[in-house]
Amino acid sequence: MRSGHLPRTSGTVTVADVAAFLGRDAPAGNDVAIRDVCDDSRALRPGDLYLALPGRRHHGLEFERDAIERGAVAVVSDRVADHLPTVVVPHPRTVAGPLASWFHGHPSSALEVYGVTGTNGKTSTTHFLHAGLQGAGRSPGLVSGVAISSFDGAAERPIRTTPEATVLQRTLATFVHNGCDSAAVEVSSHAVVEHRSDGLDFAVLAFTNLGRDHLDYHGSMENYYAAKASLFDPERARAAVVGVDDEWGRRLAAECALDVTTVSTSDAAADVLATDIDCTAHRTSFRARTPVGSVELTLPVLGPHQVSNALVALAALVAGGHDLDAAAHGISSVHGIPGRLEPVVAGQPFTALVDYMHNPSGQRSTIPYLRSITRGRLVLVIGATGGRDPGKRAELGAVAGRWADTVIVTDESPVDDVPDVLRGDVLAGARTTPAQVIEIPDRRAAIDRAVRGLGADDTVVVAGRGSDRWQHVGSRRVYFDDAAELYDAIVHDGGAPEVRSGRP
Ligand SMILES: CC(=O)N[C@H]1[C@@H](OP(=O)(O)OP(=O)(O)OC[C@H]2O[C@@H](n3ccc(=O)[nH]c3=O)[C@H](O)[C@@H]2O)O[C@H](CO)[C@@H](O)[C@@H]1O[C@H](C)C(=O)N[C@@H](C)C(=O)N[C@H](CCC(=O)O)C(=O)O
Ligand SMILES: Nc1ncnc2c1ncn2[C@@H]1O[C@H](COP(=O)(O)OP(=O)(O)OP(=O)(O)O)[C@@H](O)[C@H]1O
Repeated sequence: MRSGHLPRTSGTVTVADVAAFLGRDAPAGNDVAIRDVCDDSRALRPGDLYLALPGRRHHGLEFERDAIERGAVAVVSDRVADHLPTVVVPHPRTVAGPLASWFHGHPSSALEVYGVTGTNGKTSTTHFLHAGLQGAGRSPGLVSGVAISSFDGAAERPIRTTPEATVLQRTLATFVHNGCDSAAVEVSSHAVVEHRSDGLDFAVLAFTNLGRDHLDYHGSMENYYAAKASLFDPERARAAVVGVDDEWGRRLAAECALDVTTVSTSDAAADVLATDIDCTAHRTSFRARTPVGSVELTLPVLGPHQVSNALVALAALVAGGHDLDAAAHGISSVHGIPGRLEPVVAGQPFTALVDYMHNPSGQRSTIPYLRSITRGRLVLVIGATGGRDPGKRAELGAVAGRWADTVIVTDESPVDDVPDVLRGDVLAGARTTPAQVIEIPDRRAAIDRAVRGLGADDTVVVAGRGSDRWQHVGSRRVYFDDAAELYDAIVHDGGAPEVRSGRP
């Protein structure tokens, strides 16, 4: 449902207004005013409307008592609550986005919203877009998997890649309130299927690429593609930018009903093309040829995949009508992106990086580059997160072992899976390669081992978690920051502690 055309009538919203908006009967007690819309009893505040959603493990109505104790005044759900006045709708999740958008005055219509989806590169591209919008003189907000922030820099760490619809709409409303005029928003495929992105009006939607991931959730690549492709609808966006360096992007560009700008690092027929690509151990540069001219970019981030991501961001900004040179200048001024080939500097002679590669296509774009900048030994610390597509685990090991000298297989976040099984699957793949393969379950011990004895020409990469600060072990959450741990391991191994990277 496109949200911009359903005006809210008054400043105060009552239960009756909500029922009218949803086209449903108003319950008794319908003149109560609503403070906000919230879909989690644990986050409710007095005066809130509780959107009680059916889930995989629970139905939100199981938490009605909690909701009442926290001050909820009414419920929207698919059946009548025991105590609170209820507006009944057949599919509450599908109304979450439009309802929250309407409640908050359609914030995405007041902002120029750039959405980014794809298997890999969403976070990076979203950060490039944010920087590019600033370069173009705009005041953007940012909703990415690593940070949610207004243009003033105040940031919070998100719980997931794309927040629930009610949180997302509230966040955009806060952006409007704080003076933002635009936003860069990361959109996961889960968010699309779970209707978190419903009710958003996108100025431009960007697709980076598609590769094997999340098949535990989507079931097949075809379903995974369909989830992403369903976003690219004239009801949701005004224009599209599509990376066409894989078959899925080429298909989307052909099938999409929006105005499409195609983007490539190799196909001269694409609308926007990167040439003169140069990826060193310290920076990344390329020339972008676009329909409105050419421009050179030098980025303070590492790896050829960032060329694709920056190019998609640049193409989206051009599609949005921004000046090419200003957008390129902004993108080139991006601060490092946390956990994306992020250098850790502790005075050591070798290169040490933390990266979020967690699927084979991400590895294939990243590890050959790491090999190319490493004259000596390439040591990779890898693992597999639990609760995710088991079919990719052996391939993770095999791709790592194909390029690295040493692969250390350790635990990431096992969640509810058995750590030995997760490691066993990754090890099975790694052991099909000529690399030295070492199993060290404890992640801290694995990182300590990885840095031991490295010299000036060597590179160590701690992969798989990026800037995530928490390991999930069963229902326990354990604080573990890969960059800080890598820093400490280097120092303990003899690096010079007086030179410290920004983050740890
Ligand atoms: C698949 C999916 O989107 N699941 C989300 C969904 O879970 P669910 O429907 O099973 O919820 P449930 O636990 O059964 O609870 C039902 C309802 O009761 C509510 N509840 C529950 C407990 C309580 O005490 N009070 C309460 O109100 C919940 O808020 C929920 O609305 O609703 C929950 C509450 O909002 C989410 O936490 C949960 O995301 C889980 C944590 C998740 O792991 N999602 C992953 C798959 C995900 O979305 N990942 C993508 C990124 C992927 C990537 O790019 O790598 C993302 O966008 O983050
Ligand atoms: N354009 C790309 N092509 C292939 N791999 C990429 C690309 N961009 C990033 N990667 C790899 O994917 C990892 C994650 O990058 P990024 O966080 O930007 O993507 P993402 O789509 O947001 O990931 P996720 O949705 O899983 O959070 C990087 O650390 C890198 O290894």
